[in-house]
Amino acid sequence: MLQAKAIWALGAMSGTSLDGVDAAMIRTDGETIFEFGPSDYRPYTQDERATLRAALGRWPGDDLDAALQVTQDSHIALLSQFQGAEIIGFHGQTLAHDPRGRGTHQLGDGDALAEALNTPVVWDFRSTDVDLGGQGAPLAPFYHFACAKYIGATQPIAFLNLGGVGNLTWVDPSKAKPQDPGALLAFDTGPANAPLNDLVAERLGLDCDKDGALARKGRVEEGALELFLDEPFFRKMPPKSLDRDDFSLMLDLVRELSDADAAATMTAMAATAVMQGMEHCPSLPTRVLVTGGGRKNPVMMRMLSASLDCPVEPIETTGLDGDMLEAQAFAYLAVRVARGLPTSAPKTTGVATPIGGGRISRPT
Ligand SMILES: Nc1ncnc2c1ncn2[C@@H]1O[C@H](COP(=O)(O)OP(=O)(O)OP(=O)(O)O)[C@@H](O)[C@H]1O
Ligand SMILES: CC(=O)N[C@H]1[C@@H]2OC[C@@H](O2)[C@@H](O)[C@@H]1O[C@H](C)C(=O)O
Repeated sequence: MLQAKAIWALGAMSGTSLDGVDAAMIRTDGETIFEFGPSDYRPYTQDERATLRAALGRWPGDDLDAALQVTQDSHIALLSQFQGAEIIGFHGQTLAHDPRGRGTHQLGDGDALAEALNTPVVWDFRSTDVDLGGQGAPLAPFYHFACAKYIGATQPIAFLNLGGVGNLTWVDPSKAKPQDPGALLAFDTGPANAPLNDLVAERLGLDCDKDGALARKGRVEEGALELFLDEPFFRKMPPKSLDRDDFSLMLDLVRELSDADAAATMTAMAATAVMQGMEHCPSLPTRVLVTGGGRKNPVMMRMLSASLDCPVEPIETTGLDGDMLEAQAFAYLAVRVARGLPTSAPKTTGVATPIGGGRISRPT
């Protein structure tokens, strides 16, 4: 086990929206954030994205050679640009997530990455939690707790990640540790950008509804929104987590609508899912700090502000970096794993007691 000293850790995250790989360094002892280091992003090429997309829904044992090659090559290309990391947190590419069924599958080979980068690599962060009865997601909440302390919050606040899928973490920063009862409540809120990306890709050949340009011209179809909110997922108490394509029904609900109305309705679905989720929080947070690509969509942010009873802000208002928070989270979690500290708890993933997941691969 590592001494409880602060070290430089490098984290890498390739999220469900399949846009590329984020990497960021932080100096931490796995409890306190001491310093932020450099960060970088490597978008997937069109071919890489197509290869990964074709692998979605697949499990270990399937033929995944091409997708694994993309994952390894893209991470090595990006991570080899960084210097001075004592440990790497490697999330891998989520291909499938079915925690109460077949498990959870993050594609990637930590042994090979440790050899290629000559640095210890922590990976496979989610499997142990699932094996012990948890959802295996979300895992960023323990890092959100450290962020709340870092920005000096004293009252409950919420972190909302709007990636391919949305996830919300309610934090009480007056608690000492993230695993303390009452410190955290976290869960996936619903779909965020993934179905909207799929809509504009299918209809217009675009990567995303940039700046909400399409949704801004459309009208929300209330009937479709109501049908969407009938989904049992929204009534389910946390913990709960989602796979990227669990809500592919959304595309059917907007099939008859114009491009602009469909985009507006899907954007409203993502925002309303968050509003539903807020009802599970132990108290109204004093502010909601938004991370992930969705915070760059002004229509989504406006709809969120209109539906929540507290201020909604991009996380940059606190000085944190909303593009890199997840990469930082896996750097932070890597140090926790190395120190034998827990990375999830009953109120984050539903696991029975706080536990640490992750495997460590060391270069030979
Ligand atoms: N300017 C923008 N306007 C609208 N949407 C945007 C903009 N910039 C990014 N996005 C959306 O954000 C997505 C990327 O978000 P992010 O990188 O947070 O997702 P991710 O990390 O892949 O997902 P997850 O958190 O679910 O794993 C893009 O695919 C796009 O849909
Ligand atoms: C299985 C999986 O990869 N889930 C992701 C996904 O993307 C957002 C949401 O769904 C969240 O549950 C999780 O990622 C973040 C980083 C987390 O674990 O906190």
